[in-house]
Amino acid sequence: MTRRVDPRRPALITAQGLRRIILGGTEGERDVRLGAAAPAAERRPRLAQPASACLLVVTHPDSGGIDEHAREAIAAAALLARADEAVVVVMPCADASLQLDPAALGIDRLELLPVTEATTADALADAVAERWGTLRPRLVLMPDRGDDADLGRRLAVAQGLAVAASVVEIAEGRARVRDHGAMGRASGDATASLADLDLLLVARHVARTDLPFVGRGEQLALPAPAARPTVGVQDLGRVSGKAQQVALEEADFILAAGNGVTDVALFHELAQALGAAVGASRVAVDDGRFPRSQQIGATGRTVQARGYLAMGISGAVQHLQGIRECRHVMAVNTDPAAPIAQRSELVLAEDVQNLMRALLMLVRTTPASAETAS
Ligand SMILES: Cc1cc2nc3c(=O)[nH]c(=O)nc-3n(C[C@H](O)[C@H](O)[C@H](O)COP(=O)(O)OP(=O)(O)OC[C@H]3O[C@@H](n4cnc5c(N)ncnc54)[C@H](O)[C@@H]3O)c2cc1C
Repeated sequence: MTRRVDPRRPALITAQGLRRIILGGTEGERDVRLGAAAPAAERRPRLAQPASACLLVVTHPDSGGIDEHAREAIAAAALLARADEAVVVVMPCADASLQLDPAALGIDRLELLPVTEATTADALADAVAERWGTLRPRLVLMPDRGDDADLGRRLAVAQGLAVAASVVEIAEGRARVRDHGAMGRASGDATASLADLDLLLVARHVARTDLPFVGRGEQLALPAPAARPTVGVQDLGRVSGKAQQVALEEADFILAAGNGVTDVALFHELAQALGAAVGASRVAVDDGRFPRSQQIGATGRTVQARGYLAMGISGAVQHLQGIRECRHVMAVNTDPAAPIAQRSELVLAEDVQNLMRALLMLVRTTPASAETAS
């Protein structure tokens, strides 16, 4: 019988730093502390000798740096790497002025792959496949989300790699996947030996990122990917979609309404002007102000936007469950002591209708707003 694993079930981070799901466990997520994370300058180098092999991580940057998911994939590689294996990260990158410290992240060599708007997904996959062929890593790790997930699947198909997708746990030389089907096997368990795998597409929280060591931190620039002739295909370029049509789970910036929002038309006007996707609390959905598909929380959608602006939302625990993965949360609430304040980096104690009107006026009189709204 196939055993399925709920990735949200209780787990602990092992002393090695990798995620271990507690089968049959009842406690919440626990950490075995490795000791307080020391500054990079005080950590020992992981590689004591020249590397003769490597583990490869391929990941895109995010807003001039890298996000937590990418950090976790790199940390997992660094924790899995043997004493003679380097951690090499290939990063497709439009802007060379990245704000990151490769050594502190556990990276031994960061290879920047210059890309432009014109670089097609196929050309990028070819360039990464070329690096894979040259480096012949024991294992490739990539975050299983967005562009990285797409690139990973292209690489797996092109090179005939044994791939595990949605990896939620790496323990005792095995990778556990969220879903049996993702392993691509006809029968068996939902785990596979790392020795049988070439590529791990990892979910969130597979490894902790406060590593007890540093990487070598070398950096080099790769040549730009060669253009790939596409026979019978005409590239019409990129077309920007409206934020309101993007699935909430994919949205980068969400404007969310709660019971405090009474002027729904004004709220939608503001969302459009800001180029934000629209979310709502259950109360705002239950009384018909917003469709059920826009409800965020325990019984709604789980979102992972970079920006989440909560308008007139109290921040009940069920709502907070849905925004756990959001990076920056801001709130507007007449009650500065509302629970949402605990989760927010910025709280504006203001009537939400007043604030929406003021913000809309500000956005409309700022030159860049016309571009955002289109
Ligand atoms: C089993 C279960 C599952 C649930 N699932 C979900 C879920 O998935 N998602 C979800 O959201 N909830 C869920 N709930 C409901 C949840 O417990 C809360 O009732 C709900 O989130 C409250 O919504 P709210 O914050 O919009 O409304 P309220 O609790 O009414 O809070 C409104 C907030 O707006 C502020 N406010 C009021 N007027 C203004 C104004 N003019 N300007 C500025 N601020 C103002 C108030 O100070 C208050 O903080 C669930 C509950 C249960 C029991």
